[in-house]
Amino acid sequence: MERRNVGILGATGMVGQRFIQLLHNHPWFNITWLAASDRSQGKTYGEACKWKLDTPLPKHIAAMTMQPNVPQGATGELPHIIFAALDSDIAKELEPKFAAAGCAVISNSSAFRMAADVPLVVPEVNGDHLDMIEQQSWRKDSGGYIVTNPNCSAIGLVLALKPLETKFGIESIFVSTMQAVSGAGYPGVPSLDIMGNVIPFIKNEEEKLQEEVAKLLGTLRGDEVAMLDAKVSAHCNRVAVEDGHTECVSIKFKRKATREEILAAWSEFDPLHGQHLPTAPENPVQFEDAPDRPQPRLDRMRGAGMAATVGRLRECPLLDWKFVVLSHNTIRGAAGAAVLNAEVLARLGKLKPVKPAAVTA
Ligand SMILES: NC(=O)C1=CN([C@@H]2O[C@H](COP(=O)(O)OP(=O)(O)OC[C@H]3O[C@@H](n4cnc5c(N)ncnc54)[C@H](OP(=O)(O)O)[C@@H]3O)[C@@H](O)[C@H]2O)C=CC1
Ligand SMILES: N[C@@H](CC(=O)OP(=O)(O)O)C(=O)O
Repeated sequence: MERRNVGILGATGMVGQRFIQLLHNHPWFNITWLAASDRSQGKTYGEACKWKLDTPLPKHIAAMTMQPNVPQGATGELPHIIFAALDSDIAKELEPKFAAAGCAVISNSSAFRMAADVPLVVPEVNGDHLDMIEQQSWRKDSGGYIVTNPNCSAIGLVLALKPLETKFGIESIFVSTMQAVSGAGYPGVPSLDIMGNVIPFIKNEEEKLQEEVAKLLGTLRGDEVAMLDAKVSAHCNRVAVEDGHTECVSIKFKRKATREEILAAWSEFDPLHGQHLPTAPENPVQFEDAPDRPQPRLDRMRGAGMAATVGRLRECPLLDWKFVVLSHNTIRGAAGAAVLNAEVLARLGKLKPVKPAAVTA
């Protein structure tokens, strides 16, 4: 695969840092452009960012100069591919400017997830929805477009649900989340609010989880996504965990399912097999049989942080079956999800490679 230059918008935040961690040694992508707020512009990345990850900040990245957060005025050439990790209000303003300038904007933000012509994609679940970029006016005018990945809790949930929806059909879903503090960005939730505590409210989270699941498990018919016709009810809670969102799920199927059939549906689920995408995990849904798993500390790094772990499958006296799913919120739930979307777009020929002369080793 030819290499491609990429930029990161919102590079200093929790998700931006994960982008750097996942991309700096990526076999297909070179980081050539970084931007965040006006406060960061002109500083080196090392000065602008409070690096919070447990791998060292790469030296050549620390030395890069933070660019203006607009497509014009950059000191180097603006890359064609922009990974965006901005708050939704800011994304609403900035992402269209980059798409209009001809960039492929691979976004984490909720700003455009539910827009009728914007794909909301988890490649293992609904990669075919990427075709929707062809409807976007930016694509027609400049070649640019916006592709989004879902909310971090929605991603783990739909990975577990997709093989079950395919085999048994889903009638209703009840989900209660326990979401890590890194999900609130940095500095995020004050320590005195969260230490030894549970906060049973995350603004707009339940609404996002409910509507995004319906779009992700929906069917692309012509230009439109027909939403999944199932009832979804979500409770979202913030807990004192650093990374990894845990979700307790109860589910009612349209057709009867046995425990063995559910386990087989999860273990056989590997829709990206054979595509050789660097960030795709070998088994995106991994069942853990121990009665007290999955747990964030023990299971969030499965598949290099890209696999969802399911466990505690048992019959539900209210609906049909219940289980627990866990996924890494800033890797599978954010930066890793976006990188995987970009890898699929590269395979589809929807990302421009750099000219050979511009390739750096
Ligand atoms: N954390 C998570 O688990 C997940 C987060 N997301 C989404 O990803 C996005 C980023 O989240 P997260 O990294 O946690 O947030 P952070 O608060 O940690 O980071 C925000 C980033 O946005 C930049 N920024 C702030 N204001 C502006 C501005 N006016 N113009 C340009 N850049 C600006 C900040 O730069 P500066 O340092 O200069 O202030 C920083 O780089 C959000 O939409 C979030 O909902 C999605 C999935 C999971
Ligand atoms: N709100 C999530 C983070 C997230 O993914 O949000 P959004 O849907 O805005 O990307 C959390 O706090 O854990």
